[in-house]
Amino acid sequence: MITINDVSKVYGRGEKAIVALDAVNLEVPQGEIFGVLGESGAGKSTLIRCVNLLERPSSGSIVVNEQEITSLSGPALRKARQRIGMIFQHFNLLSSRTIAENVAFPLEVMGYNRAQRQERVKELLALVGLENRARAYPAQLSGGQKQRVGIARALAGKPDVLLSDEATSALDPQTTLSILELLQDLNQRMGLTILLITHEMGVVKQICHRVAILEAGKVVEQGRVSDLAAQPDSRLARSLFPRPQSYAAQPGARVLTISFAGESADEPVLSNVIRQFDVDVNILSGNIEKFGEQRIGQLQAEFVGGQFDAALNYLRNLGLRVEVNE
Ligand SMILES: Nc1ncnc2c1ncn2[C@@H]1O[C@H](COP(=O)(O)OP(=O)(O)OP(=O)(O)O)[C@@H](O)[C@H]1O
Repeated sequence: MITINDVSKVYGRGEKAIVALDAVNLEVPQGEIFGVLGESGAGKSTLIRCVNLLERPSSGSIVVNEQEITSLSGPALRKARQRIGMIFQHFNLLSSRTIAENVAFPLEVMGYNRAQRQERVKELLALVGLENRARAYPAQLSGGQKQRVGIARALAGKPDVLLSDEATSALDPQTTLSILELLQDLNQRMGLTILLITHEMGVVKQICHRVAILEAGKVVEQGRVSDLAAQPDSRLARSLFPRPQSYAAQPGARVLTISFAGESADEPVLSNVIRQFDVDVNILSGNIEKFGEQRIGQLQAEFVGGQFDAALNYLRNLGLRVEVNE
């Protein structure tokens, strides 16, 4: 579990001061994958680097697994960092070392002897599916394989928490998917808590249980991904389900935004409306996304004629969120 309490970070002083983080509060539950989503310059890197104190917050505190990281320094901080793994966008591998030697590096620092290192490296490379590449050098690997080495190295000290700094941003979509699947697998099998930062909604959709949206150093929204997706006006839903730019409704017609979550996404709702209330329905846009086992969708439709109020009641009584666009 990671708790970020009222953390601010200011770079520089006086007129040139830049507020990179502004009173950020986040709680990452044990065993969950938590995404911090934001555009370039929002403060994502600064935030994740504060969690292992690569960057020291200007104020506030950070607790990782019941230990207040922000109160540590020197050997105590180095020891605490061994329980916090980190992976990077550009992998940060040592080019003059083999894959096995890269993964062994943190183990050397932790004082494992040669035999212990060999055994642990073997386990770690098997965990990320690279047992056959131990003697290769980073330059001989694909981007996805390099990130697998990065993950193996990050897990060397058996961390409880993995920090991921845009780990898939340099990878093509197919490789991104395989790395996300590996992270999800590690989360499920080992109960690894993962805090990741990304500018890609796809990453959040694919593996995150929770998300926080960061804008200009402030958290502007956070919650369970499926809950936010089901709230039509959340920032997450608005970017997942873009609405048509503008649409001039026909005279007498009303434009509705209907949000589906869970089972109602499977019901023939619109055909029921058309049949029961004699309404003509023109679909303007629609999309259904899958979050784990749950399907969440949003639809914009124009309702023309018939018993509009009764149709609206019917939809709302089904538990659907319906907004009538003005
Ligand atoms: N070491 C530094 N010194 C001064 N300003 C910095 C430093 N690091 C980051 N900043 C500034 O802090 C703000 C947040 O930067 P940060 O790198 O955390 O954002 P980000 O969301 O990770 O962006 P990106 O995705 O482009 O890396 C930016 O205005 C940036 O210019």
